[in-house]
Amino acid sequence: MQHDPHLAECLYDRTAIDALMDQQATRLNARYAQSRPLVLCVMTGALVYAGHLLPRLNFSLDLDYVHASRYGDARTGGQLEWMARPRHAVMDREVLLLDDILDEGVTLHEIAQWLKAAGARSTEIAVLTHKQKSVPQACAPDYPALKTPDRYVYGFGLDVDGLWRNANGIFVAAPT
Ligand SMILES: O=P(O)(O)OC[C@H]1O[C@H](OP(=O)(O)OP(=O)(O)O)[C@H](O)[C@@H]1O
Ligand SMILES: Nc1nc2[nH]cnc2c(=O)[nH]1
Repeated sequence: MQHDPHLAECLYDRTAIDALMDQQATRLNARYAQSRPLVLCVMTGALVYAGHLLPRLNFSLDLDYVHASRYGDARTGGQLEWMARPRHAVMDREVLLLDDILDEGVTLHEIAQWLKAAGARSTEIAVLTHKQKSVPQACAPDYPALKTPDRYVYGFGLDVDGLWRNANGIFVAAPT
């Protein structure tokens, strides 16, 4: 798919994203002021979001990542495939998961289940955007920044057909 920032339907430009991420960071700074959570970036989509969120956080933290995917370059999800587990031990840790989008919630639910089984003391979820669905989702974010309608979106780390993670805003993908 081609991306033209002047023609694509933009849901959030950078000004809007920055303002909503500031609010999200305020909530996270209050929550984690007294702890040192293990922050896990869910690769690949969360890369841009995490890169912009982390400098807004003013508490002590350990940073690591997990790599798991169930969409690949497609627009519908399948089985979650794990490519990398965290290198840090999670036993007895407070874990904060960072991801770009919570859609059906399967990805974050399965990662949270794995963390629980691995002994994490708590797991909370912060996402750049939470997709609004008419059907139940497998889990809910504790800290959403944006809300998006039930349409395939891209930009700011989210891909469309494997491309345009670098688009500077959140856009609606044109139908295939
Ligand atoms: O709530 P769900 O329906 O499970 O979808 C959300 C997941 O989908 C995307 O990952 P994807 O599998 O596309 O991998 P990516 O991070 O490499 O883009 C996104 O980064 C979330 O992790
Ligand atoms: N890029 C992208 N990835 C997703 N994963 C789940 N939903 C979406 C979406 O709308 N866009």
